[in-house]
Amino acid sequence: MAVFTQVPLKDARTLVRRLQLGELQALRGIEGGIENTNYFLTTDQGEFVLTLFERLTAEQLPFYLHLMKHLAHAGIPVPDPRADKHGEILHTVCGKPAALVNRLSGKSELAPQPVHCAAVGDMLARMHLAGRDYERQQPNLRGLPWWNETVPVVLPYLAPEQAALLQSELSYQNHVAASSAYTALPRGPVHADLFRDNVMFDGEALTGFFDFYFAGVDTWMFDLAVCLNDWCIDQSTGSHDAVRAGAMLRAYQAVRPLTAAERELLNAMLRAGALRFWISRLWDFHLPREASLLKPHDPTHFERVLRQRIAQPLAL
Ligand SMILES: Nc1ncnc2c1ncn2[C@@H]1O[C@H](COP(=O)(O)OP(=O)(O)O)[C@@H](O)[C@H]1O
Ligand SMILES: N[C@@H](CCOP(=O)(O)O)C(=O)O
Repeated sequence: MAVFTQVPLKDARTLVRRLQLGELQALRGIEGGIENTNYFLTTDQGEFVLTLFERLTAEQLPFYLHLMKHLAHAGIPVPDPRADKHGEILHTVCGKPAALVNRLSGKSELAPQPVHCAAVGDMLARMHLAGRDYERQQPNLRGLPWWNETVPVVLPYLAPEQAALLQSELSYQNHVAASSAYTALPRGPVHADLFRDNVMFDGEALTGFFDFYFAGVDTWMFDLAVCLNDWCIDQSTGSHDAVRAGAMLRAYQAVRPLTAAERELLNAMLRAGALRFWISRLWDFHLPREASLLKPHDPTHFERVLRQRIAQPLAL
């Protein structure tokens, strides 16, 4: 369970009253998640999720929370942050920045079939289009500048051949980012962490995207690549699953066809997506934070995915 901060009942009760959500009935720490403290919170008006932000600052958070509100109002199924009577959606609980959102129905589909991948591709494209008129700007804070800063921090923990791969891939990604094809990629607000555990399904019906706290302005192709790298691979080997990937790509393109530059850089972005999560998992694994019970994700998984993407490039 990722509960970094224990929230006393009285603090939760105060927030619920301030947001005029009735009377607090239950508060339960949530298992899963590695970034923030999350609780399911029940009142006589419904079920909510209380998040205390452990790393993100009050300056960074309005981008995510207003993006969720913007997308929810555009009809994309995402949690809608609750405001107080002044319209404020960023709150403070136990001295930490906090948000309260509606609890999505459904559950994560951890063994997705093509139909689930198609649903994610379809909604991802709709979300990208719905984000076009979102006016706030914040870069993807886990983008290339962060990779360049963090790779030297994790290198000392790696075996020589891992260190060599990490450095050469970083250098390749710096090269890609300087290319004219990369400059031509369409961009906007992206989720940037839309893994299987950040989407809810009721059977085959997608009921929501959540956990927008790695979102930022980046290329749409990077977002799609992050999804392909998680939803459309064999989890044990990291190898590409052509049927699931085909379903996701077709559904995405039925809403928003890819541009020539996006098709050209598909594999480079798949490598970028694998590199991003290899670096963050190495960082979390070797430089962990205090938490009451925390299961770090396995960094070697994304090392395998990256090796697969280099050895067997995907072309459209
Ligand atoms: N709006 C929501 N509706 C339903 N469940 C949620 C919602 N937000 C979070 N959860 C639950 O909490 C878990 C952890 O949340 P997550 O946002 O992934 O945490 P973290 O930001 O720490 O990675 C999720 O796997 C999910 O079960
Ligand atoms: N999806 C990332 C880690 C972020 O955790 P999440 O629970 O917020 O998705 C990974 O798998 O490394």
